[in-house]
Amino acid sequence: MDRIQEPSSLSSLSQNVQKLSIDTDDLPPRYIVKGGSVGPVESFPLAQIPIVDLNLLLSVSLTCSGKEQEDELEKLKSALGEWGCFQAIGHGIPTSFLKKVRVMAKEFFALPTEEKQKYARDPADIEGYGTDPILSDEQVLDWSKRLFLNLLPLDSRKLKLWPETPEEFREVLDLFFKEVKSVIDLLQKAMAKSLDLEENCFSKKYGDQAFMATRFNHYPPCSRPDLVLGAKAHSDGSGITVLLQDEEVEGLQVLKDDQWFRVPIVPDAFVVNVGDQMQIMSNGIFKSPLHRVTANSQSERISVAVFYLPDTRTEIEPDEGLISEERPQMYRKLENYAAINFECFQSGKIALDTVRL
Ligand SMILES: O=C(O)CCC(=O)C(=O)O
Ligand SMILES: [Fe+2]
Repeated sequence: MDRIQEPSSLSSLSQNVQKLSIDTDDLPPRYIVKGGSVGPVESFPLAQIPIVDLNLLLSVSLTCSGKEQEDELEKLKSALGEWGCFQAIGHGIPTSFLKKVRVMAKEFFALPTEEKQKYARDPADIEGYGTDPILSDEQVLDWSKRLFLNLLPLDSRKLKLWPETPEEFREVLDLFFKEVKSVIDLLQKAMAKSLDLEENCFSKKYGDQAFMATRFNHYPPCSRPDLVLGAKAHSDGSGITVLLQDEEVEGLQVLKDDQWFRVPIVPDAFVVNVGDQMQIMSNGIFKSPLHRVTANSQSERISVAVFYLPDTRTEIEPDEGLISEERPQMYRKLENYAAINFECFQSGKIALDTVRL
């Protein structure tokens, strides 16, 4: 990912923030959300996000008829157009392995701070353990710590930031990466098929050096969950995001029709969401949803997000098969959306709006 130019005075601030205890009763003002209370978490309705069975998406077999496949592709298409996300089941990754990933993440975040600091994010970089980069004095901080690691291209991996404790971390992460990559490959094809496009039309747009990264999120309990957010409202700048939610503690919310909805926990499902770059490539048919994470007064929460992005040197644009008189081209051709997104974040603009025609 791109280097981040964090002003030097702010880099010391981010170091200080890493040292703050963020589970005390006196809430540091930097974490309090603007515009008042988030509201009681239970007051938000549950999202009826479609559950899509990946087994049914591509292969017609003895157990899956052509009609079932068509219906599942239609469900995928409408989920991505209406919600911008869905719950993916039937991915074939064993429950025991997903448990291992979650336990390993929990064990890492439970390590003493000095141990975790061995993998600390360099102030000028996004990778590593700590807070998100702090870019201005006005930035409201998220009630979370995260470990961000590059996965692809292979030579972008900084192994010195890959934890050595728990002992199996590196090996399990590498296996998890391979599993999630296969899920993403399948999803790219299914998304294209659901729009009557050639199966590889999206995957081709990612170029030879597609970028993949993971973000382990840890949200400690907070005594005032009504005043903070675990992750403030954002859309992902990725092409596609695959998220392994905590298996017990809810927190993710998604915005639809100006209303926040709680994303339910579906055992073993991945929450898959469209990122901004897929919204562009699909000419706005698939929506990159705004989402956020609320805090919890009782329990910590863990999630593991995997982001898949086009090569920064590859130009992306809406697929020509999705441009018509009724649906004119909505976004311009561009490259390195990550850089555009980052600049917009700094100046308070919405990146997708700046590339709209
Ligand atoms: O923790 C979650 O459920 C969502 C995390 C997220 O949105 C992200 O890492 O981009
Ligand atoms: Fe996100």
